[in-house]
Order: sequence, then C-alpha cells, then structure tokens
Amino acid sequence: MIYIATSNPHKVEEIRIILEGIEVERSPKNVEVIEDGKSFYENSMKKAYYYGLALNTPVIADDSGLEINALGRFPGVESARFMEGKPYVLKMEKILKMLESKVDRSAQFVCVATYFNPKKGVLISVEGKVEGEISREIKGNFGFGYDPFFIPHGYEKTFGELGDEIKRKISHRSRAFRKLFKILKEVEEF
Ligand SMILES: O=c1nc[nH]c2c1ncn2[C@H]1C[C@H](O)[C@@H](COP(=O)(O)OP(=O)(O)OP(=O)(O)O)O1
Ligand SMILES: [Mg+2]
Repeated sequence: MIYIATSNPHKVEEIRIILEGIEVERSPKNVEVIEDGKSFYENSMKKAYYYGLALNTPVIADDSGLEINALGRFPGVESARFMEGKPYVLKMEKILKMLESKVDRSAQFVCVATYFNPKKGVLISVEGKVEGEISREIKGNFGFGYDPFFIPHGYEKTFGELGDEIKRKISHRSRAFRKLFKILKEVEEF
C-alpha cells in the first residue's frame, strides 16, 4: 500500500483506477504545504517531501493543472487558487469569457507525480500531459475540476462527458503515474 500525499479525494480515486492492483490510500494526515512553486515539479516535490517526512513512509504526490495556451498557459500552477473556493462552474464560465476573443482554444492538462521514500532518500518526479482544447460549453458531470470543458485530442466530448473509461487511458494523471510505476518497479520493491 502507498499513501497519496493529497487533500483531494478525486485524485486518489483516479489513481486507484489507474494503478489497478496496487493499493493506494489518501494520506491519513493533511499536511499544510505552501504550493508557492513556479512549476508543477516544484509543488509536487514539496508535497511529496513534507508528507513523506510527516508520515515517515514512502508517499506519492501529484501536482497538476490546466494550461490554456492563448492565455499564456493560465491558470497553470494557479489552477486551484484561481477564484479559490468558488464552484468550478464559475471558474470555467469566467475562463470561457476570457477566451471569447481568442481563436486558439488549445490547452493541456499537466500532472507531475513525485515519489519520495524518506527512509532511503529516493525522490523521483515524472510528468504526464494530455493535449486538447477548451470547449465552447461546459458539459458533463464525470471527473472533477475543469473536466467539463476540456476536450482531449481525438475526441469530440469533454472529459466531463467521457468519464473514467477514457480518462484512465489518456489523462495527464494516468500518463504520469504509469511512467512513475514503470520506474518504481525497477528501483523500489513494487
Ligand atoms: O484531472 C483533472 N481534471 C480536471 N481538473 C484537474 C485535473 N487535475 C488537476 N485539475 C485541476 C483542479 C485544480 O484546480 C488543480 C489541481 O490543483 P492541485 O494543487 O494539484 O490539487 P489540489 O489542491 O486539489 O489537491 P492537493 O494539492 O492536495 O493534491 O488542477
Ligand atoms: Mg493543491
């Protein structure tokens, strides 16, 4: 079993589906980590490091977000803090307004997964991305966060409409976690 260094239960659910067969649990402790990094890597490593120290056992953290190219890759590492506390539908409506005058609707979800073993000092970070575009309407109830207005390349529907079956195969999180576990199978007893 491995703890996921997150306060977000949606992530744990998705990681459980991605890593079928490997037992994952949300950290039993919520560790206060200031996510002031300029990159997903920095924040992911910070979360893994502080959760790993607090639990004194190997953990995996995920820092992720949405980058919209016509908006200078906004919201990026600010994805969670943008309109903090407001429902995601309001965040998405605001972003749709920001995109009204733009032709380029391309975007990508990015996830950096970091494994930290405090006992051996092993820290491994990998990145996964999924390219797509921002839809003109907010559609679907599957997933979480910005899923209802992200259409992955190769599909006509949003992640909010496509659901777990597709997302678990192509999402930024599935790409990052599959990459990480390929490495962990070699370097750690997984
Ligand atoms: O698959 C996804 N589908 C839709 N939206 C997503 C996804 N993956 C990340 N996101 C968005 C949600 C949040 O605005 C930000 C994550 O922020 P991020 O700090 O990594 O996670 P969090 O604060 O919810 O929990 P924690 O930091 O404890 O892991 O990117
Ligand atoms: Mg966070």
